[in-house]
Amino acid sequence: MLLLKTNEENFKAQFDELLRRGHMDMDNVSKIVSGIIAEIKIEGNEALKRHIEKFDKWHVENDASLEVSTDAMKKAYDALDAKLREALELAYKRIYAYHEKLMPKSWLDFEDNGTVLGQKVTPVDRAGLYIPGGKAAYPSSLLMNAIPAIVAGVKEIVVCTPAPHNELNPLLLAAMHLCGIQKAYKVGGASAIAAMAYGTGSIPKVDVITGPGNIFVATAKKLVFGEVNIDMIAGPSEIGVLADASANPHHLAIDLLSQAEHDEMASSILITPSLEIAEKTRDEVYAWLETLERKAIAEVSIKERGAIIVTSSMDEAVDLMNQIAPEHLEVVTSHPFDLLPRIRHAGAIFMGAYTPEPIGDYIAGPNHTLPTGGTAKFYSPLGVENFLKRSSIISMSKQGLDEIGEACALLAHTEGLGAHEASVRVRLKK
Ligand SMILES: NC(=O)c1ccc[n+]([C@@H]2O[C@H](COP(=O)([O-])OP(=O)(O)OC[C@H]3O[C@@H](n4cnc5c(N)ncnc54)[C@H](O)[C@@H]3O)[C@@H](O)[C@H]2O)c1
Ligand SMILES: N[C@H](CO)Cc1c[nH]c[nH+]1
Ligand SMILES: [Zn+2]
Repeated sequence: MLLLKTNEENFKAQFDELLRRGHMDMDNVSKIVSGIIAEIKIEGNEALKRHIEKFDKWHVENDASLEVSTDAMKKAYDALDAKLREALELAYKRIYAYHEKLMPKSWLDFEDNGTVLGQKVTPVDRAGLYIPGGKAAYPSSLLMNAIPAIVAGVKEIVVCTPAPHNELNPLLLAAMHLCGIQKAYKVGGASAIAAMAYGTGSIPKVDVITGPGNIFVATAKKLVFGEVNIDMIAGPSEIGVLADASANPHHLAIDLLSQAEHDEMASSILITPSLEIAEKTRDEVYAWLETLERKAIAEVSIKERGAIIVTSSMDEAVDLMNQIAPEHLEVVTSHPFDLLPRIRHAGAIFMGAYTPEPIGDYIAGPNHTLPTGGTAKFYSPLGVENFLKRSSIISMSKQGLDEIGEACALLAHTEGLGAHEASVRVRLKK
C-alpha cells in the first residue's frame, strides 16, 4: 500500500499516477467487449450459450435453461432461516422507504390567464437489472436495483445475473421472490448487457439497463448507451476515507479492506493530515488482511490501487478527495458535518466514526449502486429517476397565446422559420 506525502517533491506525479490507476481504463477491454456485443447482436441465444460455457463454466442445454423459475425463487425464500429472512425484509423496508422519498411528482401550474404548464412523470415500460455474480453473489444489489424500479412503477422488470457452474445463491433467489421478479436469466457480463440492449430469442430488449458489475459489464453498458438508456458507470468498488487524529486506525483499516475485497480492481484511499494515523492504519491493513477469507483478492487490490496520503491540512485532504471523486467517502473526523459543505464529489458520503461503509451496502436505505472511476463528478446514485422520464405539458388559453404569441412569432421570423411564425400568428387576435 503506497504511503505518499503531499510535501514530497514528486507528489503531484505520484497522485496523477494514482488517479490514472483508479480511473478505469476501459479502452483496453473495449475490444473484447465490442466483440461479445457483436456476437450477441448477430447470433442471439446461440452466442449467449457459448459465452456462458466459456465464462461461467456450464453447458446450456436449451433456451429454457437460461431462465430462473419463479418456483425456485419462492422455494429459496420459504427455506430461508428466520433471522436471515428478517434481515432481508428489514433491508427491503428501509430501502423502499428511502426511495419513496426520491419520487418526483407530476404537476400542473395554472396561470391567471388560463395557461397551464406542467410535467408528467412516467415509468419506462421495461427495465433490465444487471446483478453481478462472478466473484461473489449480490442479493443486496438485487434489492438496490429492483426496489427503485418498483417504487417508480415499472411494470416489467428483467433481471440478468451470472450463475457460475449453473448455481445461484439462495439468498439472491429469495430476494427475487421478495421483489416479485417474474423474469430472470442466468446470464452475466457483457453478454447480458448486450442481450438486454438488443434482445435475443429469450431475453427481451429493455428501455433502461441499471446495475453494477466488473470492468466488462461497465464497458458494455458504456458501449450500448444510446440503444438503451443506462444508469451510470458503476464498476469496481472504491472507498475514500478522510480522517483526522481522532479516528481509530483499526476501524479505518478494515473499512478500506471492505471495498478491496470486492475485486482486484477495487481501490481504497485514506487521506489524512495525521502521519501517526497514516502509519498505524497501514500496519492495521496488513494485520487485518491475514484474517480475510478473500485475502487473495484484497491483497492485489491494496497493492495495486491502495494508498494512504498524508497532507499538511484537512483542507488539502478534502481538495485531493474531491479530485478523486470516490464511489464511497467516509468522513471520520471529530466534527464530520463541518466538512460536508466542502465535499463536492462522492457517490455516497458516510459521516462519522459509527457509519462504516458496509452499513450503506446493505441496509441503511440509500442505494449502493454508485458511480465509480471518477464519474461521481457528474453521476448520482441509482434512484427512482433512472426508471422514469418526464414529459412537459403545455396548454395555452386564447388570452395566454395573445399575450406571448407575438414574441414567439418574432423569434421564429428571425430564425427564418416561416411556418413556425405563421402557425402562431394565424391564431393571434387581429
Ligand atoms: N459500483 C457499484 O455500485 C458496485 C456495487 C456492487 C458491486 N460492484 C462491483 O461489481 C463487480 C462484480 O464483479 P464480478 O466479477 O464478481 O461479477 P460480474 O457479474 O460483474 O462479472 C462476471 C461476468 O464477467 C464476465 N467476464 C469475466 N471474465 C471475463 C473476461 N476475461 N472476458 C470477458 N468477460 C469476462 C463473465 O461474463 C462473467 O459472467 C466488482 O467489481 C464489484 O466491485 C460495484
Ligand atoms: N460496495 C458495493 C458497491 O460498490 C456494494 C456491495 C454489495 N454487497 C456488498 N457491497
Ligand atoms: Zn461493498
